[in-house]
Amino acid sequence: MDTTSQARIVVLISGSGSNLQAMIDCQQSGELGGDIVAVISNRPGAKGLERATKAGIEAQCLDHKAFADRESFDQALQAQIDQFQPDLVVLAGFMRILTPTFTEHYLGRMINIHPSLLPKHQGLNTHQRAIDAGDAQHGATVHFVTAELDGGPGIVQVAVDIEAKDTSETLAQRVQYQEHYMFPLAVQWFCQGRLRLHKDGNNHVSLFDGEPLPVSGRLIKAR
Ligand SMILES: Nc1nc2c(c(=O)[nH]1)N[C@@H](CN(C=O)c1ccc(C(=O)N[C@@H](CCC(=O)O)C(=O)O)cc1)CN2
Ligand SMILES: NCC(=O)N[C@@H]1O[C@H](COP(=O)([O-])[O-])[C@@H](O)[C@H]1O
Repeated sequence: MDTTSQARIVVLISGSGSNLQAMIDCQQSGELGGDIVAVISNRPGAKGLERATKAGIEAQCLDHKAFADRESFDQALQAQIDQFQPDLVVLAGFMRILTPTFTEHYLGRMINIHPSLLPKHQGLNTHQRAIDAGDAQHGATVHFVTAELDGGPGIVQVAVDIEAKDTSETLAQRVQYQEHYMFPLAVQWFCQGRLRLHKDGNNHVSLFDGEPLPVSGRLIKAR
């Protein structure tokens, strides 16, 4: 990304693409600071592909089921992504575990949104797990992607209170409302060049050229 052009962003999805839509809306309002140049889904028929097409963005599918193993899928996916020469790869509800070769290739320029207050509830089915655990709060985390599933350096978090009558569906709805505010913010920070991964042992991220901080130090206020 040179100083004159906008950051080139490739977004990976697997489903509805509501987070993708939040980023598209932010870009169309001129606030994203980057240009979503392509959307790639591992699942055919993902609604997010329709959202991209409607916004005039290149929308492609690479069906992981068409590959013999994870490595060959990731190899093909990397080649497809690199055709667009991205400055940033965004995982927006992308539901495949990526191999170490792939995550190393994009280290420091690939981010993910995970629906929990990491390091709590890595993996899947996080909303029900938070309810079952009796957590007072739940939320979402944006983090750099590394080989360690949902273990990459945290960038920013947003929290919501878990209410007594909450089901996983009602909780997911409130968390997603906050995701749609927080994820574009994190992308903006990256595009502004104000987000840096310290590729050293401390697994920390520096923001706004400040001191590296663990993600617990960067909880934004829910809207
Ligand atoms: N190496 C990494 N890969 C991925 C990361 C990561 O941090 N490191 N983040 C995930 C996103 N994610 C949670 O935020 C996540 C996605 C998928 C899975 C998972 O178990 N996937 C299964 C298939 C599930 C399905 O198809 O419904 C699988 O890949 O076998 C866990 C966590 C993206 N990848
Ligand atoms: N482990 C990854 C994961 O579960 N990600 C979650 O998938 C949803 C995708 O929704 P969307 O397709 O409407 O953006 C989002 O809520 C995101 O936090």
